[in-house]
Amino acid sequence: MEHSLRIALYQPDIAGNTGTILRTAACLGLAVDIIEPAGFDLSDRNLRRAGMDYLELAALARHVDFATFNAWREAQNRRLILLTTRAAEPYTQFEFRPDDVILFGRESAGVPDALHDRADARLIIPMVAGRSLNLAVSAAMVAGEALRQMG
Ligand SMILES: C[S@@+](CC[C@H](N)C(=O)[O-])C[C@H]1O[C@@H](n2cnc3c(N)ncnc32)[C@H](O)[C@@H]1O
Repeated sequence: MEHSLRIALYQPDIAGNTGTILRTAACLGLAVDIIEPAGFDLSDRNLRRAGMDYLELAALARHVDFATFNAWREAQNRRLILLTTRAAEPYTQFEFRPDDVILFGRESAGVPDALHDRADARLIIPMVAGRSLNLAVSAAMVAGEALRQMG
C-alpha cells in the first residue's frame, strides 16, 4: 500500500544510511525527500550496495536546499515533524498524520537551530544510554510507529 507519509533527510553524510532508508521506504511504500547538499552522489557505491535494486522502486525527491524543500512542503500543507535528541516529547506519544513529513538530521550534526525552531513538532526516541541512534535505525523506528498508528 502506498502512503502519503514522507521521510526527509537533511543533508545526509553517509551513503550507506541513505541507501538503507531508501530500501526501507520502498518496502513500506513511503516517499523520501533528500535535502541537499548530501555528502555523496546517487551513483555512490555504498548507496547502491545498501539500497540494492530497491533504489529503482524508491519514490525519491531531491531538493537543492532547505528553503526550496520547505516552500514545497508548505504549499502542500504538510506538517514538518523533526526527530532530534534535543526534544522532550517521545515519538510514541505523538499522533502522526498520513501526510506528515518526518525529518531526520545529518549524521554529523543533526539540524541547525533555525530549522529546529521551524518544525511543527520535535520528537525524541528515548534512550537509556548513548548520544544518538544510527540515522537509518531511527528512521525505521519512527516510520514503523507512524504506520502502526495508521493501521
Ligand atoms: C546520528 S544522529 C545525529 C547526531 C548528531 N551528532 C546530533 O547531535 O544531532 C542522526 C539523526 O538521527 C535522528 N536520531 C538519532 N537518534 C535519535 C533519538 N534518540 N531521538 C531522536 N532522533 C534521533 C535525528 O534526526 C538525528 O539528527
